Amino acid sequence: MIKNDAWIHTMAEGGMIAPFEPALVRRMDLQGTNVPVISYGLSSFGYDIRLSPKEFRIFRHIPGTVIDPKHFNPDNLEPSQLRTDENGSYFILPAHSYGLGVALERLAIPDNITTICIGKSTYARCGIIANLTPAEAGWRGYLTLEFSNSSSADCRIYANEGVVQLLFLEGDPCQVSYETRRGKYQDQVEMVTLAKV
Ligand SMILES: Nc1ccn([C@H]2C[C@H](O)[C@@H](COP(=O)(O)OP(=O)(O)OP(=O)(O)O)O2)c(=O)n1
Repeated sequence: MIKNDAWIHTMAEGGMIAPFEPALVRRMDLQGTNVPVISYGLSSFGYDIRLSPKEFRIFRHIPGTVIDPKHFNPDNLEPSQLRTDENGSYFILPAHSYGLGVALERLAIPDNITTICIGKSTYARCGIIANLTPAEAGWRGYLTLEFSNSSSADCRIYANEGVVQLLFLEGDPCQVSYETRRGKYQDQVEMVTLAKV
C-alpha cells in the first residue's frame, strides 16, 4: 500500500528523510525577499525532495566514443555552473540533453519499503523528464537524480527547491535488503555518483 503523510512524518522524524519539512514549502526568503519556489516537503501521499546546489553534470558527446555503463568515462559528464539571480539558484539543462544531479536530503529506506522517484508536474510542463527509478529497501544515502530535457529550449533546474517526488510503497518484509546484499550504491554522498559495475 502507498504510505500517507502521517506515516512519512513519523518515519522522517526517525531518520528516513533528513532534513525534513513537515509541510509543503511554497515560498522562501531569498536575499531578504520572500519569493515563490518550486514546492518541496511533505504532501498527501509522498515527499518532494530538493536538488542539491553542490553538483550538476551534463552529458556531452566525445567523437569516436560511446557510453559504456560497464566502463563509464567521467569525461562524458561536464560539470554545470550554479548561477543565482533574484529567482533563486539554478543550473541550466540545455535543450535535448541529459543531466545528473543529487538530492539535498539524505534517505534511509526501511526494510519493508520500496521508494519510487517520479517527476513533478511543473517541470513536466517545461519538457523536463525525471528518470523513473526505485530506491530499494535498506538503501541509504543521497539519491543521484537523472533529468532529460526533451524540449527544444534550454531550461533552468532550480537548486534548493523541489525537483522530484518520492512515493513510499510498503510490502511484506523482504528476505534480502539492499544493505544485506551489500549493494554497490549504498551510502552515496551528496555528489553525483556515476554508473558502476
Ligand atoms: N534516482 C536514483 C534511484 C536509485 N538510486 C540508488 C538507490 C537504489 O536502491 C540504488 C539502486 O542500485 P542497484 O545496485 O540496484 O542498481 P542497479 O539495479 O542498476 O544495479 P546493476 O547495475 O547491478 O543492475 O541506487 C539513486 O541513487 N538514484
